[in-house]
Amino acid sequence: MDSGSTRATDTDDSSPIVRAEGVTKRYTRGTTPGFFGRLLGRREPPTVTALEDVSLSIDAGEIVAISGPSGSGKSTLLHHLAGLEVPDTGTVTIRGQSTSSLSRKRRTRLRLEQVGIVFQHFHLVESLSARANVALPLVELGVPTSERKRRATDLLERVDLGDRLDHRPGELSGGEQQRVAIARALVTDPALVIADEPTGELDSETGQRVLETFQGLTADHAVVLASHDQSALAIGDRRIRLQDGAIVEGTDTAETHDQQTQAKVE
Ligand SMILES: Nc1ncnc2c1ncn2[C@@H]1O[C@H](COP(=O)(O)OP(=O)(O)OP(=O)(O)O)[C@@H](O)[C@H]1O
Repeated sequence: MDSGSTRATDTDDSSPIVRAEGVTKRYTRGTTPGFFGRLLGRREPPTVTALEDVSLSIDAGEIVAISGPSGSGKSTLLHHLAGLEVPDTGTVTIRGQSTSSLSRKRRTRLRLEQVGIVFQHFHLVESLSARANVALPLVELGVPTSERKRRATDLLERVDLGDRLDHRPGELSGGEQQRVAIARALVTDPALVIADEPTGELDSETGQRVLETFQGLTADHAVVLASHDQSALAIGDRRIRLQDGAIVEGTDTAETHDQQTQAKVE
């Protein structure tokens, strides 16, 4: 057995898939002056607060859509929920495991096992076929070749690309490339799917088709997507709006969401 595995089979299934509590993240713009720089009176570079005390809890089967103006912190929040970055203060727990408490190696493992990510710019490997691209996360998890091929083929068939298995990304349209990226995000059967502006590179008709594919495939997963595109945001069960790194609209916890839904029903 792999003692480094973070597979959370022993976690409570009723707990949220991902939870952010009081997450704050600041970035420094530019370089911090060294000793001589300070002697010469060079100033400390300005800091940007990308996230400010953000709390959010997402359950299995929920699609949460995040909107907000450019620079409001959407990508930063997604990176934290995916375990790509860790907060300065506050915590992010993925299936009960705090990302800040793990070594980089175990955090990578947690991400590989529990999170699938779809980026705006597809991020496919140009030299690999569609099937090899989809199978990549399974290589990193040590899944045997025949199983990798089977799962990648199955996923590509589910996104209607069963006849494009051996095509390289450059031989596929933008919509097809994004469907390959969606298949790759789902090949490990992750608990959480993160999508950052998934239709940003696509025309509206292609984007709509990609969204339908995405929605059909992610029904059993917790999904967080960020977008400027209203049709992408419309697939959310719950909407959250960020402004200057803080949640200004929408529910910040699943419980509040439940209470609001309850209130609407009453
Ligand atoms: N690595 C970084 N170093 C310095 N500043 C950063 C870094 N990443 C993000 N920021 C800053 O943090 C703030 C939030 O950025 P973020 O990319 O999360 O916004 P966004 O809402 O996703 O924007 P967009 O809609 O344009 O993609 C911005 O002011 C940005 O310049």
